[in-house]
Amino acid sequence: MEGKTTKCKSESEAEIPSVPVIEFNPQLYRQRYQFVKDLVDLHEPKKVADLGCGDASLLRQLKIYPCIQLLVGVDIMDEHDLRWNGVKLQPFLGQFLMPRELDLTVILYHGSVVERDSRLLGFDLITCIELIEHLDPDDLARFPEVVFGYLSPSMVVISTPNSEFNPLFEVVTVRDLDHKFEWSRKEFQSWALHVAKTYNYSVEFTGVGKPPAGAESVGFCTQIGIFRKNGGKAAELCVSEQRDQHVYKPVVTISYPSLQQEKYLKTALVSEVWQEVASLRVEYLRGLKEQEEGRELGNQPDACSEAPILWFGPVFTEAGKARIEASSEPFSVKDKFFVPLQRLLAHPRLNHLGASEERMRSLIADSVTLSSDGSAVVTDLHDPPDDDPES
Ligand SMILES: C[S@@+](CC[C@H](N)C(=O)[O-])C[C@H]1O[C@@H](n2cnc3c(N)ncnc32)[C@H](O)[C@@H]1O
Ligand SMILES: [Mg+2]
Repeated sequence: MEGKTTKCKSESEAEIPSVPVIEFNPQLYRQRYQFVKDLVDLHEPKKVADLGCGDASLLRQLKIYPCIQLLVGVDIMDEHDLRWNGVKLQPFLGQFLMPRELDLTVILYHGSVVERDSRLLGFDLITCIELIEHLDPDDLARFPEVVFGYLSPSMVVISTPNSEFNPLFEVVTVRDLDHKFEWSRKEFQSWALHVAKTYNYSVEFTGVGKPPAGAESVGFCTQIGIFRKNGGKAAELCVSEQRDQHVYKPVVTISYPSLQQEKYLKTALVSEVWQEVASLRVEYLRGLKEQEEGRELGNQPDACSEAPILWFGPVFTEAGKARIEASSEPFSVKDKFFVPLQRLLAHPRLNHLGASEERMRSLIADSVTLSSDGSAVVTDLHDPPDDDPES
């Protein structure tokens, strides 16, 4: 994490002395993103907005967090470029095959962070990474009232360059030509403390990009303020007119596949059911074979054995049938293999999908064969059907 001074090779090393450059490992922008990700890990926010989201790199890293259900980016850049950045936010193929547990909507808005838009009310976390130094004095003056006063999220993270670090860079006076200012720690902290006091937040200062050994007094290369709303909760929509203040233009809206959506839950359930039935069938046939071999050798199976093999075929009666159906272990009747839904639901991967027996039955009913009372999946004991992935 620490900045390192290294010698930069010049084109003709013999004539021009090499110059020291600061290198960060990981790179500074990665450290800033990591800082936000650590906060997300810790606080598990549901609604997160990144103001001045740029190329959406941070959003792309945040979209994998299971706790986040609404992820919003806002930027004033060229609208076409912003729309294009949305491509990086599309779900991967794997996210359709193994959907998230909770819904996630990702939205990119085109607009300025100093405009009020009610769709950003009630957020748990708002990040402003390397944004404020790009605001001109008028916009900087409006920014706290919009973000802290109006949007009033539970937490705000603001990062900005620490100008005290700049002398460690070769030639740098400002780090980016678009920067309207770069603040010392004292300047940032007095601005932040004033904002926090005005809007009833507390603020804690830290940073990323440690200075190299010997230069510790300049502080972090990127300074960061973490603002927490006193009283905790994000602003509720209490004034009805606030709801309709839609100023930003949505340019990208993506809904992620999740197990909260019936079609994905159904696909996941059916696929897990097929896999589990297939593996139980193999296990069952192996058990039968061992029992048969034991009989041939005159050995009876050990009554105390824990093997969950039920072999009711030859001794099948009505009472036996009732007992079998009450059992949660797989069983066979003639050449049919039955796996009770209860048994399937006991499997960790199916259990994890969180469906009740009733829901599972209705979701899988048109993809598998169920027993007449609907309590078990039925398949051929010896010859799985063609659409069985095992066949
Ligand atoms: C240095 S970039 C930071 C991008 C991103 N946060 C990151 O850390 O990678 C600053 C971004 O703020 C955006 N920006 C500047 N003024 C803005 C405003 N008034 N409203 C929204 N976005 C703004 C710029 O378009 C740019 O994408
Ligand atoms: Mg900047």
